[in-house]
Amino acid sequence: MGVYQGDGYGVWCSGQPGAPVHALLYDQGRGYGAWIGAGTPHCQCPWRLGYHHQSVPGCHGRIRHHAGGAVTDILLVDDEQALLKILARTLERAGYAVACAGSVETALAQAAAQSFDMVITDLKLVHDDDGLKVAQGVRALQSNIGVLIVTAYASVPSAVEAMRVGVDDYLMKPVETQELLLRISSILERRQLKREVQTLRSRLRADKKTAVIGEETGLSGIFASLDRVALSDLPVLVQGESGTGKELVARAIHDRSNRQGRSFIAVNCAAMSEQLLESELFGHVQGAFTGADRSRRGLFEEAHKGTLFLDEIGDISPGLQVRLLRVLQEQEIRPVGANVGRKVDVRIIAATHRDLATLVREGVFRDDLYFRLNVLPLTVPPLRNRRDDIPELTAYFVERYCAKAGRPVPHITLDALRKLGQGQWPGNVRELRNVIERSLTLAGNTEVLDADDIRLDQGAGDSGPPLFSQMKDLVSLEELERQYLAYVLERTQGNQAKAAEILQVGKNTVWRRVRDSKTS
Ligand SMILES: Nc1ncnc2c1ncn2[C@@H]1O[C@H](COP(=O)(O)OP(=O)(O)OP(=O)(O)O)[C@@H](O)[C@H]1O
Repeated sequence: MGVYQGDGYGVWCSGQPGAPVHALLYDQGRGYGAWIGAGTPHCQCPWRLGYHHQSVPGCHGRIRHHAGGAVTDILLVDDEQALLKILARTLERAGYAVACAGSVETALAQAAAQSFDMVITDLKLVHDDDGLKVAQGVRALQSNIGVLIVTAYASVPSAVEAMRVGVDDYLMKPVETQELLLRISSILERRQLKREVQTLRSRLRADKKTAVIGEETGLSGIFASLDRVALSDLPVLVQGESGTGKELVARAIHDRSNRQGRSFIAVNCAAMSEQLLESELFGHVQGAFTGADRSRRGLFEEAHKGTLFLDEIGDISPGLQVRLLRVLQEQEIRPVGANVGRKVDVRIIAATHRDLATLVREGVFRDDLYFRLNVLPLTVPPLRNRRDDIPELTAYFVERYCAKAGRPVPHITLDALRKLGQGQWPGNVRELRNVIERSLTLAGNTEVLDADDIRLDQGAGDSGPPLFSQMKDLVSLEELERQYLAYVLERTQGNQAKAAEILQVGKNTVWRRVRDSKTS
């Protein structure tokens, strides 16, 4: 008896290598299984060399036996059972592992439960354009999947529509075997190249430490002009709602500029008092004010030859606005208490979630500083206006979280993505990241992240536990800890070991807190 695991399926086999077997196909993600009878033709034990696979009628999965190497998985969708069988056999003989589906729903359920390299679908199932629905659905689930549409109708939908839903190629019925195999291998080859490009790109991104998701989609408007912006040395003003990624865009500009390799220093202008911010930015000389017992270099000097990112620029005081204007005009700073200025070569990227033009009209922000800063304006759109980025951002945050936590990356279902895609995201990408991290924490070591596991903030349309923004009364940290521990214990059915794992504290700590809360 042995176990073979792959793609979330486990196959229990009995018998000797090479001999016909009893097998139990068990889908770990969904927690169901089906017995496959003894002596099923072609079904051999996994330790035998070579690939043997078989579609299992009536079961959302299939046995796949192999020893080493990668099998190419194809999902075949057609409502004509006879044709489905013939095509499946043809592809299996050519060495592909095939799973079959007879409807849009079954196809999407299969694609949600398992990853495929390619889907081949008939265009007309129940409705004329069902094939396009399959194409669109599987692409949403598995962005790298190849899509081939087979159709008996001359009325192929327009190429534009097909491109939109991500179809790679068309084939007219009757299907000719050689032609079919040729198209499949050319699609797979193209997909493989795309994957390699993506891998190289993400490696490059990782090297630069600035992964910006949506460069080619939701943020393409910004990124189209980013290289030009990066190569000039003029100030940049990045506007956009909180959490949209303004700092990330600023870093991307720095990374693409000639200053790359020099310091990128970010300062949140709203987080400090006027006096502190002034001394942080410009530095001070010894004795400049009470407590200044030593001279200190400011961030402008620290960022010499590099980039200074001034976040929340709309919040700086009128006095600091004047000083900043002078730096922009003269490229010179004067530390607090100093008599002479010092030359600095710093590129300024400023950002704000407020509408600076309105602040200028209201007389809160100096117009001369506004015009100096607003030479190269960029606006980062809110997440709700670029929902197409949500699946990729989700995958990125899931992978990042799991890599950090040393956990396997779960499969994200179409329903989960749909739920995320429907949120309003007032906190933008930061809120999405928090939701993903919270959902993964609460879901534990799961192989599948489904819609029920997605814990949206209440503002984003969920009925989950009240979060900070919904709290009527603010409570102490101790009280918050107590409530959260109680909530985690409730979710883990009182399992203290599991709760400790989620909270990343020792089991004794959980035990002690539970004991203390009972006695207090
Ligand atoms: N396009 C993106 N790709 C990957 N991560 C992103 C993207 N946009 C934002 N993030 C992540 O979301 C979080 C918030 O982004 P960031 O701090 O850049 O937003 P911001 O607009 O500067 O926010 P604030 O106005 O509150 O300062 C960060 O963790 C950032 O890495």
